[in-house]
Amino acid sequence: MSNFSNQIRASSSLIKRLKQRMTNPAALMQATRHFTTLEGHRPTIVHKRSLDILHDPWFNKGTAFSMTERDRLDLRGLLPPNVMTSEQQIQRFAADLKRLEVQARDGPSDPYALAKWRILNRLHDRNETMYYQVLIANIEEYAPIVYTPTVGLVCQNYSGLFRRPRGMYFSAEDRGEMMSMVYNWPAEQVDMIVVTDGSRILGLGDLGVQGIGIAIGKLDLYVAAAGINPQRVLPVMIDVGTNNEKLLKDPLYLGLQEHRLDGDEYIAVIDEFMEAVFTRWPHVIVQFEDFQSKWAFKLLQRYRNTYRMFNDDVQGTAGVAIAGLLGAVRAQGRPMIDFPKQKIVVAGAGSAGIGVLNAARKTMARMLGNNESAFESAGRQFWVVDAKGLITEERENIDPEALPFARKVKEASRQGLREGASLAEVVREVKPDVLLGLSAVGGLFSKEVLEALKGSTSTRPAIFAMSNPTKNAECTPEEAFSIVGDNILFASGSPFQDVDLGNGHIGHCNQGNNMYLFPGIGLGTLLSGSRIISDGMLQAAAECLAEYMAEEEVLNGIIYPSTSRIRDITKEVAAAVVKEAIKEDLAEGYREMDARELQKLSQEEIVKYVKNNMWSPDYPTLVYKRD
Ligand SMILES: NC(=O)C1=CN([C@@H]2O[C@H](COP(=O)(O)OP(=O)(O)OC[C@H]3O[C@@H](n4cnc5c(N)ncnc54)[C@H](O)[C@@H]3O)[C@@H](O)[C@H]2O)C=CC1
Ligand SMILES: CC(=O)C(=O)O
Ligand SMILES: [Mg+2]
Repeated sequence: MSNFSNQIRASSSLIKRLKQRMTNPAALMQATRHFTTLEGHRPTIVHKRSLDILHDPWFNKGTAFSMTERDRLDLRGLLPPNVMTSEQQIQRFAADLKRLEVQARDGPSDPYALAKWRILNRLHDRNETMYYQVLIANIEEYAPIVYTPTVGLVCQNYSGLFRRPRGMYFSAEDRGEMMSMVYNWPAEQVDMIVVTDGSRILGLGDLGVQGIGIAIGKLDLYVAAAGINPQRVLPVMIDVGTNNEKLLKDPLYLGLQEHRLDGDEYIAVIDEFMEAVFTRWPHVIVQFEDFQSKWAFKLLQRYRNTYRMFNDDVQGTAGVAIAGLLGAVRAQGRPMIDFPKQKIVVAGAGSAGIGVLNAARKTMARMLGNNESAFESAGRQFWVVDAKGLITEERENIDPEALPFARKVKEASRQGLREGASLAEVVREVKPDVLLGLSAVGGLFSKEVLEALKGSTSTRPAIFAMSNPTKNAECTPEEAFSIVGDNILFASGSPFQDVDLGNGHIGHCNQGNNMYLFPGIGLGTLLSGSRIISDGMLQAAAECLAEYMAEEEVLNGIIYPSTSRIRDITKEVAAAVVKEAIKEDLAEGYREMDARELQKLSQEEIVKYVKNNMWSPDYPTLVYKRD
């Protein structure tokens, strides 16, 4: 550990020295121009192509490679699409350096989060093994840096932070080229792709090409938590433009500066990407991440029966929420089978909210007998509030995904509610057991809403403020415990500190985040060799997480494991996914473990099989061999 601390200290002093040299960006620009005039006419012969050039500090020009050079050197797709001048590159660096000095803050809890991210990122660029050693050994401290909340800040400032490219970029301009571009990626085997189109990054909206940061952050967790080999992960950004007006006007923006493609044109790009990656890597698993709701559901339906893919925001979040909701029932001292009696108010009807609602309704229906009337009656346990208030059947132009959860007008009026009723009114009238937020609106659970929740009929009301990053959380744990009372259950999407309740007791703050499921879903699918990711496999993952917590922990208000246990929970989740795939006869095997061998494994052997296939960051012995 002390070795790592020393290396990190050395990295910070290097940054200080660099900052001193960079205090005069104008002089640096001058120096660059001088170099160009003297050397500009003579070509430099290189004996490398593709990533080898980008990773060589002598030859690398980063975003300044022209399109012809990108084609000539097999770089197409390995860089964000906008070509920059060297002056623009220096401007980005200088602007970013200034920002680091005055603005590297993501809330009072950690004023240096962005600075820590930079240091970790440089380590990642220099030495993958050591990076993952540091990350795994300090996952509680660094998950909030490489993942939510800091990854949100990183995406917002990506233009300034961009140094070495990581992952692949497929842009609208690459239509017709993707099938060959995919061969520009150097790895022969890719197990896991996380892809985004940057249209809804956490709760921060459309960040265009800058959204690649989220794919990188999620894959960091795939390596750290699930032990996927880092040489076999691929973060992908599909740049179909952006509707973020600020980015469209920003001369330093790295993505395509045009409005987003829509309709069939959009689908054609995603289709082409899917075909290309599955042609080169037929066994890859593709995780869709942070696509706006409009496309999240459609693409999931389009691909889920053909490709090994899932949508983390719709399906991963649903599983984590189900585990938490079942934990909330147990925390009331009741058996899980009482879940269908819970009254649940959900704020937010986007990809995440609707994903949770569908899964929670199905889980209730299963507990009630798994027939049509069970499904109908389960639907009455939910009240859904979006930006326009309570959703009833009276809602004009209702989103088809939300329609099954629209309250009947008569029923609503019997409860003193109407179409568009405010969240506070709904909470006051319904007196719910659970208030769950996936709205992306920071502070939505206002004092008025939390005061209303004091009327809950539950012995232990549960508050899930699941929106990310931190500033988008619907409320803080301090607000929840101080207004609603010490006896509540609290979970948030981004990490918060536990609350000192001042009477010798601690108000526990759980992190309710899909990070507890997606790594296990991916790993389990990989090791089972299942061709698709079935509902049953997702359900098995959720149930495994729900059952992971001991009775005593749950009664103490701890319904999700601490991040320090993420590697262990991921192993268990992956084993549950493998087991379900075998049960459903979907498992086709992985490497030397064929389908028949898999079927013979006991529960214990499945866990061992998963564990043995998790990569750990240890330096291998290297041997040189001539080509
Ligand atoms: N904790 C976790 O694991 C996860 C958290 N999330 C978070 O959930 C949030 C939402 O994600 P999506 O559903 O994909 O976004 P979205 O943009 O598709 O949906 C947002 C929903 O919130 C509603 N909304 C907006 N203002 C509201 C208000 N004042 N009151 C009530 N509802 C309001 C909108 O009408 C919409 O239905 C994001 O912050 C995201 O970071 C998403 C996935 C996983
Ligand atoms: C956690 C996550 O996937 C999100 O906030 O979008
Ligand atoms: Mg997400």
